[in-house]
Amino acid sequence: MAPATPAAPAVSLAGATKVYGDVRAVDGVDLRIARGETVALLGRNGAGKSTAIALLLGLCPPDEGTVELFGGPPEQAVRAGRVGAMLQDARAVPRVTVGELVAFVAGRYPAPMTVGQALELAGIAELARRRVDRLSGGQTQRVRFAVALAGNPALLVLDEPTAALDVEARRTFWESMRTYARRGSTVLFSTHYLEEAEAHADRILVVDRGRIVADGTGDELRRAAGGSRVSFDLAGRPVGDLALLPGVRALEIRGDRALLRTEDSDATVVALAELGAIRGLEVAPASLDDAFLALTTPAAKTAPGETPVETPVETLAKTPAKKETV
Ligand SMILES: Nc1ncnc2c1ncn2[C@@H]1O[C@H](COP(=O)(O)OP(=O)(O)OP(=O)(O)O)[C@@H](O)[C@H]1O
Repeated sequence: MAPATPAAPAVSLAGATKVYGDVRAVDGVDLRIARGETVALLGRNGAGKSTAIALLLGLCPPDEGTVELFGGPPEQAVRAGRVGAMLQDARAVPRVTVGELVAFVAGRYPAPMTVGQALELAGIAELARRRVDRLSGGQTQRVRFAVALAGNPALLVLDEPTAALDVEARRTFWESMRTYARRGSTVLFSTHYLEEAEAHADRILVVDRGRIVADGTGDELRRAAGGSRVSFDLAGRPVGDLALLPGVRALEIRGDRALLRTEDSDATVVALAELGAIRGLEVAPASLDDAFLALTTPAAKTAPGETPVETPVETLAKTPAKKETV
């Protein structure tokens, strides 16, 4: 008997590149997302998240490289009804009701959900008879989620899905998304919110200037970006050599307090003790914010008061976050 061929990944990009004039919006991205994974694309404004999503939905062709969904061209997967998407710039269709819109979209898929199921899952059952052009921003966002779900797709792609939602609507949205993901679907969502990426994705891809600069869980990103923060009172001590202490990746001075981002807090603390610089010493785990800033702040744009010790992005590229022990 021939060995079973492993199923192609849900998403596969190899050297995918999209260039707009001087901007490499997506720059040689290699990426595989297995079926059933929930993955967050995290990045600042203009990092390339929406362009990467457009490439993988087949909305624009890559200038270089390849993009595949379920082992074939994106257009094929989209035509076969395997993909549902919620994009940023979708406009409301005038005059139709929410129920009509979701029924229309569902009708174009081979094995859709019922309209009731899609509305229920998106938390908007009560909006079925409302006109889509007369809804609030948050309601419209949830209608778009229902539209993305309507075809019962194997891959759900959500571009900043919680952008217009208040705290309560956000919570409901993520519950719905998790319920859907638990059915075995693959979910890819983009976000600016670190805490959302960590709370709701199995894996976070940090995107910066068109590249994936980190790939792992929140803990893995924290470790990869420099595991701890060590701070102490300078008490008039000169700053000069602190950035060169063992383990230190970045130094920030706030008033009379020095904050060191370090990948080896033990070695840093021992070195500080040898210098007698231990007044008010505190050691804390790096936050995901620290990691994100370390991963995405180019050296030329370092925050005021912060001295980069090396380019964290390069360090990460050499050390795949996924292989680290957490
Ligand atoms: N159609 C286009 N024409 C020219 N430049 C573009 C186009 N689309 C995107 N860009 C540029 O490509 C880069 C990546 O943009 P993209 O919209 O993919 O980023 P993003 O991470 O989704 O940002 P945001 O979080 O603000 O939505 C930006 O510099 C943007 O200005």
